Amino acid sequence: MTEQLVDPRAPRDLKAFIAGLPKAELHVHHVGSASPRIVSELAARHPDSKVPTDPEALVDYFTFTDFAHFIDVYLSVVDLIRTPEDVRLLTYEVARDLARQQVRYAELTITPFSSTRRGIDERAFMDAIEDARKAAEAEFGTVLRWCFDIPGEAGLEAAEETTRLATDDRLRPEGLVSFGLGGPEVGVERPQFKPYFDRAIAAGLHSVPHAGETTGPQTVWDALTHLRAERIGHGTSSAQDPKLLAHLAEHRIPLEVCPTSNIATRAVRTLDEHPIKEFVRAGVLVTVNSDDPPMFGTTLENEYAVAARLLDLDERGVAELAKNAVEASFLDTAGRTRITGEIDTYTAQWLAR
Ligand SMILES: Nc1ncnc2c1ncn2[C@@H]1O[C@H](CCC(=O)c2cccc(C(=O)O)c2)[C@@H](O)[C@H]1O
Ligand SMILES: [Zn+2]
Repeated sequence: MTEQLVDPRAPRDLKAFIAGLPKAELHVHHVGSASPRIVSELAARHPDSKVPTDPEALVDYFTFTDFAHFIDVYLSVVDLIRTPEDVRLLTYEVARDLARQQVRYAELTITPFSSTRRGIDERAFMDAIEDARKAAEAEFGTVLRWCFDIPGEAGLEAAEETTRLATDDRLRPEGLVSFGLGGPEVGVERPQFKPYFDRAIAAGLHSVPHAGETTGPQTVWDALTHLRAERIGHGTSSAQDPKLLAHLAEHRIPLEVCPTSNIATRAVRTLDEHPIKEFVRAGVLVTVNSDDPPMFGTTLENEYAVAARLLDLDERGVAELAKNAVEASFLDTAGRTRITGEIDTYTAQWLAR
């Protein structure tokens, strides 16, 4: 007996279809996903912080003049995460928000260096995220995996520390699947991180650096050739280099596209100018993601609606985007088959209404 996945009361519009669609998210940041309620609760615990305690004031606080301003605000929220309990609460609540959007699987990018350097014990940090991951899977049915990323602007000290935390068998968490590189790209050349990515890949982790978000296509080429990237975070500037687009398409290297993020950080001027259409036209495997949803005033559901508008998709087209994310994920074959099957069943039931 096939389970009824579609809410018969749901209106017959694309927004309702997206709301109920089983999804996977591959590019979403741990601290960047802290909801206004969580951020204001943490800010209230730390009165010395410049982060507003009022969720309303937070909306203005999360309005950025440029990428550097975004990073400053991001780090002010990182400063609120001071105890293992803060880490556990944040992680569990992020999982709850994902589950509410029918996210069955998410690869959450965590920057452990930023927390351990602020005094959180590394063992306690790992226990906190693993506790939350197991609780989320048991209570929400949402499977979480971790990406540990290097905050590139913090340099090779951060690279060494992140690699140690990701590869030391006494520390690396069971849920860790990938290794990334985040933060500003300008002046943070990708090739210098090759030795660290080599160690992470040798330890069985998948390489997923940000690239081409605020710099040109060469950063994406560098991520592919020096860091052996299996997916690219954003890759927005790839649209400027037809050879790069052809390479990404030919080798089926997915892009983790985050449309609203690119507007909020001023990496792209307007949504109508976003290169997602060029990516699809070139045959690139496009996945849709929210990056830092509360900071960008968006949700994963909204990112699917934005992509559907820009790509002129119907339900079947949106379902394909969801299946792209499952295909591009590092979830095991059984898990990928399960979620893809759910997407197909849900879509068939929806269209049969
Ligand atoms: N769209 C994004 N594009 C890029 N990154 C993004 C995006 N969203 C979120 N991030 C995260 O922002 C952090 C940036 C942290 C950073 O730059 C930094 C610099 C100097 C010192 C320290 C420190 O901790 O001491 C940190 C990264 O951890 C990254 O995961
Ligand atoms: Zn990101």
